[in-house]
Amino acid sequence: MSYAVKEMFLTLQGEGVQAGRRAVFVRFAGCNLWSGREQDRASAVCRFCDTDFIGTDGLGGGRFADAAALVAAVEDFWGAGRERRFVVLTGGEPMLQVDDALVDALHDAGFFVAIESNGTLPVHPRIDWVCISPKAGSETVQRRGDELKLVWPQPGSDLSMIEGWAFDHFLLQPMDDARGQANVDAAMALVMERPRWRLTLQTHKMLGLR
Ligand SMILES: C[S@@+](CC[C@H](N)C(=O)[O-])C[C@H]1O[C@@H](n2cnc3c(N)ncnc32)[C@H](O)[C@@H]1O
Ligand SMILES: Nc1nc2[nH]cc(C(=O)O)c2c(=O)[nH]1
Ligand code: SF4
Ligand SMILES: [Mg+2]
Repeated sequence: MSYAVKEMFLTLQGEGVQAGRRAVFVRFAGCNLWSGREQDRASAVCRFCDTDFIGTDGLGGGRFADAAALVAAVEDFWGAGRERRFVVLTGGEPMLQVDDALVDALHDAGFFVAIESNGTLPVHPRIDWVCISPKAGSETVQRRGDELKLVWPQPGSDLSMIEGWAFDHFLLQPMDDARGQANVDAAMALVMERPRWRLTLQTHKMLGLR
């Protein structure tokens, strides 16, 4: 299968339990919860997205003919050295494109493979680190994984139901929108009320990283 990738870059993982790790990000094009066009945002299932995932025109993006070609590009971004190779598959919605061939080829190249997914599609079973970020108004079918990262506030989220799912970590990420600090305050207040949850911040935005 070929893969449509919006952009690829070497950075630090900015979010969640793996924050601070050197990582190659692969941002797949396309999502099943929003077209990515501003004129469709108000009518989309997911309306707060902070990411441009349309097309393949970003830095390091393109159409990759097969898994070998995509993994070769990931290896180029990582550079020399095989220690602690870490790749994050994101998007858009990566599970629209991630398949056996890609996961196996990344493993063969020595990568620990993480994914950022909205959870509306089953995540590939051999991925090493599963981060699910449920969206109110969609059905989350992937109810187990390493971390659950809920963007907050998100009216319509059923916290008690989510707390019953099989994740090792439950994280609240303040929504990045015009409300700014009010969303951080709301997330902190919820953590104080429900200690199962912990706060995660988008540190790459503070640091000026991609
Ligand atoms: C752009 S999404 C791509 C992966 C996947 N489609 C998903 O939603 O999980 C990457 C992460 O950014 C989060 N995110 C998107 N927009 C955000 C915003 N405005 N503020 C905070 N987090 C946001 C998502 O919830 C997800 O955890
Ligand atoms: N540095 C950095 N960390 C991230 N963690 C999750 C991201 C994403 O967009 O999926 C992201 C991103 O876009 N950049
Ligand atoms: S599901 Fe993820 S990529 Fe899709 S619109 Fe929402 S935040 Fe953006
Ligand atoms: Mg991002």
